[in-house]
Amino acid sequence: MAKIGVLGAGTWGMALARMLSNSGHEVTVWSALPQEVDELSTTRRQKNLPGMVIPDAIKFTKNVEEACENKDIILFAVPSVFVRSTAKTAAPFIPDGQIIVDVAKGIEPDTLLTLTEVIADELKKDGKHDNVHYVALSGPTHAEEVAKDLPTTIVSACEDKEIAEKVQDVFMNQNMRVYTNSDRLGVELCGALKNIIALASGICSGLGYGDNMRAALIIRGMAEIKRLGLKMGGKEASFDGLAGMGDLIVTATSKESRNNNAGYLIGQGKSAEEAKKEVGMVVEGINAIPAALELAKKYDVEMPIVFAVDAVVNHGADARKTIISLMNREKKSEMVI
Ligand SMILES: NC(=O)c1ccc[n+]([C@@H]2O[C@H](COP(=O)([O-])OP(=O)(O)OC[C@H]3O[C@@H](n4cnc5c(N)ncnc54)[C@H](O)[C@@H]3O)[C@@H](O)[C@H]2O)c1
Ligand SMILES: O=P(O)(O)OC[C@H](O)CO
Repeated sequence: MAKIGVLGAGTWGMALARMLSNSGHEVTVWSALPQEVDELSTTRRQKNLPGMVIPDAIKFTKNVEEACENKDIILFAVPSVFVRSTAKTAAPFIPDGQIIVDVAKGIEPDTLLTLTEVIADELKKDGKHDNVHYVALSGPTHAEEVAKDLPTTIVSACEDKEIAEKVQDVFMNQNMRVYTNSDRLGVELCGALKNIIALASGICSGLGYGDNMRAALIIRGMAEIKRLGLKMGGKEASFDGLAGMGDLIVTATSKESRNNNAGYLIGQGKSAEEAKKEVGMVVEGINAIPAALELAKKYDVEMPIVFAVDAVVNHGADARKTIISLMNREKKSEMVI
């Protein structure tokens, strides 16, 4: 049995908290929102997972120290925009040597750091966190399915094999199969960038395009994720694996996907703001666009789908005309990465 502190009580944090508690682990959940702690601890329901009952064994707290002290694992499960502030709040209570697992997916726009790098960047500021272990836990994992104990796979990514395996052991159960991976950077890039391609997939559905277009976006979307990721030092196996192609497939095709659904609404003519509001949970693909554009420039790689999504989502470009111009770019060979 492990002691686990979960920081963040949104859809994914609570689906994982329930799963871990049902596996016999001792789980304490902290939220930055005091009202949310009151609501969850009394109703034992998460508003976006209405069918899921929160086990009585899960403890909720408004005190971040309680969620961080004496824990085998501290799980960061807040949306990407809150990862740095959460790390700052928790830092004084995180001991050196701690295992930190991040499940949020994104890239910080100002620093271009992945999210475990953001946590590390924040923790190292006090000079007391030189030996913290960082793990990215990522894959094709919609909370709505995990909350129903449907079979799911995920990747525990850490350059330290022993740490990746410790996390594998804690999260693995009969419904959750965990693979290890030593390429934390590649796994995190996949998780952040696939959300932008999923927006494109949703936009195309909203326009009335079909499965042919969706398949094209998945394959050519991964081509551009890989083009950037390999240049940044990610490993091919990650892009071809569960956290790469696996997660892109699920996000670009699932009705549960926040990104796919937001894209659909945008394709139907809603603004990005209207789409985010209607989805009611974080749409990380929209948050990831600025960093993806910067990285494409910095590493001098072509990312035509990402640029097309930016034009539609952030600059009011007509979605149909944008897709037509994507289709009518100069001719290419598939053999060139
Ligand atoms: N939902 C999924 O299926 C899923 C699966 C895998 C990964 N993820 C990733 O996990 C992350 C969280 O996703 P989610 O679906 O749980 O999002 P969500 O929109 O459900 O999360 C909202 C939660 O964020 C927290 N929060 C709100 N304001 C905050 C603040 N100021 N400071 C700190 N925390 C605050 C609260 O606990 C709130 O409930 C995202 O990066 C997402 O990409 C989600
Ligand atoms: O619902 P989405 O689009 O935010 O995707 C959630 C997860 O990343 C799926 O693995």
